[in-house]
Amino acid sequence: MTAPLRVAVIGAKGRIGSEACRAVEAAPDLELVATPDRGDSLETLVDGGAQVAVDLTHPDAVMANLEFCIGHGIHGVVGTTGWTEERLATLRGRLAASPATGVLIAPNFSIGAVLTMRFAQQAARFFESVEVVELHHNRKADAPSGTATRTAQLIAAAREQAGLARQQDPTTHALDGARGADVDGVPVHAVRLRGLLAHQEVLFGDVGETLTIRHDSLHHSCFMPGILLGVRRVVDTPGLTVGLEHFLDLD
Ligand SMILES: NC(=O)C1=CN([C@@H]2O[C@H](COP(=O)(O)OP(=O)(O)OC[C@H]3O[C@@H](n4cnc5c(N)ncnc54)[C@H](OP(=O)(O)O)[C@@H]3O)[C@@H](O)[C@H]2O)C=CC1
Ligand SMILES: O=C(O)C1=N[C@H](C(=O)O)C[C@H](O)C1
Repeated sequence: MTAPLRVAVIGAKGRIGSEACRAVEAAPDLELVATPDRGDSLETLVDGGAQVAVDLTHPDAVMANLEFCIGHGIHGVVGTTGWTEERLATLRGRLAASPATGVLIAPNFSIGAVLTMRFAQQAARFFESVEVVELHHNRKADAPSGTATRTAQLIAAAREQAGLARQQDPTTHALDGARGADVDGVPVHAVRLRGLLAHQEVLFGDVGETLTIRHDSLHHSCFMPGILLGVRRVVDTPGLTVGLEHFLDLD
């Protein structure tokens, strides 16, 4: 019988981290060996012989956590947000020095959100106008969400690939922020509301019609199958992978 894969969850006391600990513990092929949270030493990963670390912490913490993991040859499955091109380049540089190590960064682990991004990419070239609205609980650290940023980037890339010009915005009078954040030419609006969890609408418009793609995460459990898939696959996927879709057969 194959030995269980030894997994650590960093940010284990958090909203998603605590759920991820339960999911790892419930999986017969995985063993939860370390559960550090803020202030705890990451040496517990080494002591526990962790092979994979799931990071569900904070944009301010994730780079140092990954630096530690990659330095110790521990694969990473990252749900934490805050990724920029600069950060990704730094990470690629770190991974180049540890070529057997894999890191998956998944802006969203839920299948519905992954499909939303895919459908938005497909629709992008058929509509003149597009805007993204993301809605989250009021404890969320960052805005816009990692998912909304990634969605807008994918839409912009699909439009560019189809030879479409950036959409025009004739607004000349607006309060700061009224038109949202500009992500590669796509306006992204962020709502923070007690009672919500994680939701997103992608709105497309053209002559006489609109198309809305909406996804709702109703419970943290929706992220768990994606996290576990990432844990099982990352050990055989050296280098940097961005997006859970690379571990799913969507075509
Ligand atoms: N990709 C995806 O599908 C998903 C991604 N996320 C992302 O995951 C991240 C966490 O979200 P959420 O669980 O809601 O946030 P929480 O604030 O509930 O949890 C984060 C946890 O990490 C702890 N923490 C902070 N810094 C460190 C550190 N250096 N080392 C270890 N632990 C640390 C926090 O401690 P303290 O409270 O003391 O700060 C807290 O317990 C966010 O970036 C969020 O956007 C969330 C859901 C799904
Ligand atoms: O903080 C959250 O809750 C979530 N964060 C991720 C993001 O920023 O996209 C994923 C999901 O939206 C939940």
